[in-house]
Amino acid sequence: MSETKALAASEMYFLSPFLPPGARNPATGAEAPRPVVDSAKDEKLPFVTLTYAQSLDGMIAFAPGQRTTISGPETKSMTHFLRYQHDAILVGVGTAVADDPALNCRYPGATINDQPRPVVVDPNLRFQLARSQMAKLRHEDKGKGPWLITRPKSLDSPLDSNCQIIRWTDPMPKYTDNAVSNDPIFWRSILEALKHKGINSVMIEGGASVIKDLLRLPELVDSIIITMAPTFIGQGGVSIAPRRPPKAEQNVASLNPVAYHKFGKDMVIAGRPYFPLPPSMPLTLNPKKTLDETQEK
Ligand SMILES: NC(=O)C1=CN([C@@H]2O[C@H](COP(=O)(O)OP(=O)(O)OC[C@H]3O[C@@H](n4cnc5c(N)ncnc54)[C@H](OP(=O)(O)O)[C@@H]3O)[C@@H](O)[C@H]2O)C=CC1
Ligand SMILES: Nc1nc(O)c(N)c(N[C@@H]2O[C@H](COP(=O)(O)O)[C@@H](O)[C@H]2O)n1
Repeated sequence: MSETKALAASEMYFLSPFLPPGARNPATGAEAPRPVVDSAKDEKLPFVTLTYAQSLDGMIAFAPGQRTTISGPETKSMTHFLRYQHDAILVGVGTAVADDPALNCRYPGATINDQPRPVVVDPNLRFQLARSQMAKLRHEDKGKGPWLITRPKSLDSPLDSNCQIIRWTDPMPKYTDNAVSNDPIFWRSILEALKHKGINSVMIEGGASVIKDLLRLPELVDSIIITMAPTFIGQGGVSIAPRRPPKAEQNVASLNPVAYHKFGKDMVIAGRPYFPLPPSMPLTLNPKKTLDETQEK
């Protein structure tokens, strides 16, 4: 029996305003209706969907570095429908190491041509790519060869190209200089590099550090699709609550427009990020510790 099921028409209809341009019904090939609100998109950036599954107390894993099943089978099918609609799926290296995820599309009928490119943000090359499930699936023709996003070899590289993409067949570079090991790679650079490589849409699945960062970068995110599972993980779980600037009087982020749909026992919330704080507002956080990139502006 297949791991996932085709979505019902009502489920696809619910998701359609939040899908990348050109999204299709996998069964019929019919194009999804256009979004209600088109984002005024920077042409250098891909369409970005941020998506994850959380508990009612805002946790995405039972403990740091622990793979945890939160969503039910119906939302798993939704995740694979979403993977079908994107050119790439991106996770941080914390997730890659903890979960050894497949990051391929297992939607009914999906072929090798429908597979998204798995991408791991791995500044210090911690992920053992050769032994990974992603590499295995590539060998079996069940997924595309993963890419790693890391720092450029040269520390003299200009800030606007502060990342490098390594394909799974490339030899792994050996870094001798760790002077920048705690510096973030700017998200805009990561996304621009992906777009430059032909990625027009990317689904970002986590983990916690990545979600916390992106919830504070409205100008880079087009859609947010959150699965809420009816469970409480409790203290000690991995929270995705983004940091709030000191003395801020407004919420860090909201969704507007926003829509809701029940998938089995889970509730899915989909929306476009709406941020009361203007993106240019300086945030007084230590970027080295938070991976925040407001210094980029
Ligand atoms: N429920 C869900 O939907 C999901 C749950 N998860 C869970 O989340 C947990 C993992 O979260 P977490 O530990 O926060 O790890 P992440 O997957 O968020 O990876 C964080 C690491 O990725 C690197 N990184 C990410 N962004 C940048 C950047 N902009 N610049 C430079 N480096 C960057 C850093 O690596 P370095 O440390 O080398 O500097 C950083 O420490 C796991 O338990 C996993 O199961 C994950 C995805 C979805
Ligand atoms: N939708 C969803 N629900 C959960 O309960 C999860 N734990 C996750 N995690 C994400 O999915 C990745 C696993 O993907 P594969 O099934 O191995 O392809 C995992 O790494 C997280 O990104 N997602």
